Amino acid sequence: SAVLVDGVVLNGPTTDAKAGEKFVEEACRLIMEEVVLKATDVNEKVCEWRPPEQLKQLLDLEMRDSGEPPHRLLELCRDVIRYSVKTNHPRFFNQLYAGLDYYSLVARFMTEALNPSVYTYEVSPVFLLVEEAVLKKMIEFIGWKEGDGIFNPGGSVSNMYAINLARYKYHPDIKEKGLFGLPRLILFTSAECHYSMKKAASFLGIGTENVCFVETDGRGKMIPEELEKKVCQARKEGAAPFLVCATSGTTVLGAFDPLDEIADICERHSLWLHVDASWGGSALMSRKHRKLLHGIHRADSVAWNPHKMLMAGIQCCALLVKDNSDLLKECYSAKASYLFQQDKFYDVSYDTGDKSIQCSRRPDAFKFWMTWKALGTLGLEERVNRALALSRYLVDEIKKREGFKLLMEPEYANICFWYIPPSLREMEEGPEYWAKLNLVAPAIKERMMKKGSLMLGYQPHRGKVNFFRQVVISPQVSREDMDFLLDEIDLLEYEKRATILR
Ligand SMILES: O=C(O)c1cc(=O)cc(C(=O)O)o1
Repeated sequence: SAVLVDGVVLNGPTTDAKAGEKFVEEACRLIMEEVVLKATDVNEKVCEWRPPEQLKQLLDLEMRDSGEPPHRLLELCRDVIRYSVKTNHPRFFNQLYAGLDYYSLVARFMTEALNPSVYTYEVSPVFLLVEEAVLKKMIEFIGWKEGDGIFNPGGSVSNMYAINLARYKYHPDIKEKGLFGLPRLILFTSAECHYSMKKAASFLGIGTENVCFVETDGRGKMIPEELEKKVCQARKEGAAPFLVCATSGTTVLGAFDPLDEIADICERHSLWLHVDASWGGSALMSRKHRKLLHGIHRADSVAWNPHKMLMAGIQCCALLVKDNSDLLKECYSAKASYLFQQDKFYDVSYDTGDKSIQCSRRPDAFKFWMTWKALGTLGLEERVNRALALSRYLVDEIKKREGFKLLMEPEYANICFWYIPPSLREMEEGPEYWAKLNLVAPAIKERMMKKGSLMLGYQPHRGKVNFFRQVVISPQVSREDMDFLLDEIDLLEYEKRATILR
């Protein structure tokens, strides 16, 4: 007989598992056919551009009182795929991540299906051990004998963790007493640093005015002598320097700060050295290129995002902390009795979730672990070497081509260049020239998006007008794609001129 409480029938499950299982099976087939099997086909479009107002009409976004039948849901899934940017595509060069890693994708399917939350061993035994193993291996590549770390949702969050840890180390009372009585803390970073330095300063109550941006040289590298000057000046003004954030692989130029010289200054002034290697950390996997991060073993903390050059799925970001003084746990643990019971039947030191600022947390390390298991260290090294070799090839091709002008000789996978259309090539490089050149990249970007043939980032940067930033990552990218990139930009310009003349 039916059991009712408050008019609700409680007998049996509420959902028909059979229908749900069938929907999952059909949706997975759709993902396989429309995403995975098309991912590396350069004849597919990188994007099916629609302006927001039009896309709102095309997508049936409204949530209604009654649910949709499975066949309708599958149509919605098809539309979602159709109008989503194909970041796996070999000609998706828009960001510091790209491409499809099949092994990481399987890991992501698995964690979505298993849906663990990585706070305690009892809920996530496998994924906690995987995270511990991956962190240990990454620490080995940084060159520390021991250390700690945690995966978190973004390189920006890693930087915030590091800054807060440094402040806690400087003044442990802050955990209980808050910001009262603290001197004016100052942190130092380069003028090319990631914008999360500002975010961290505002989020942590340090204040963006207390972020001191140190000048960089012509290749975007922090100038140590300038850092020394700024630290001494801050002390003279009665402020309290506590951290330097060096960058290994800056976002736009791909520049690597001189870590050894910066570490000397940090030692001399007892400052915490954090290295934001979110983008450049992956070069540590390559014996040929790891010298870009020479001196990184002297850092107190490192941010390193395998979701960038190493293609673990977004997000896969590690914060690594030198030595094993349990600083992370001391700084962040809040010992929730309903998660971190101390009388469990197993060794609770495996309940590592309490060193996170999060409660529920995704098993992000697993995406990287699966790729590492599949490729091995040597395979990952080869992936980095190939990306940098392709970058080298593109730089050489740009130097041969009329109308393409490098901003600087890159040291990593960021190739920054202007495209100078025929109409500007004879013009003298005065204010009018730069004003006109500033309009070129946005116009070409619009055309490539509408054509769906390519996605390439552009930006103005520290007084330089809009220029393209090519980023080479994916092993599915070929030399032909590099040639295509240059040919397509020329063609898009030509097509624009042709439409205007028509
Ligand atoms: O994780 C990324 O892919 C990423 C992070 C950034 O801050 C900036 C960029 C970027 O400029 O492409 O990418």
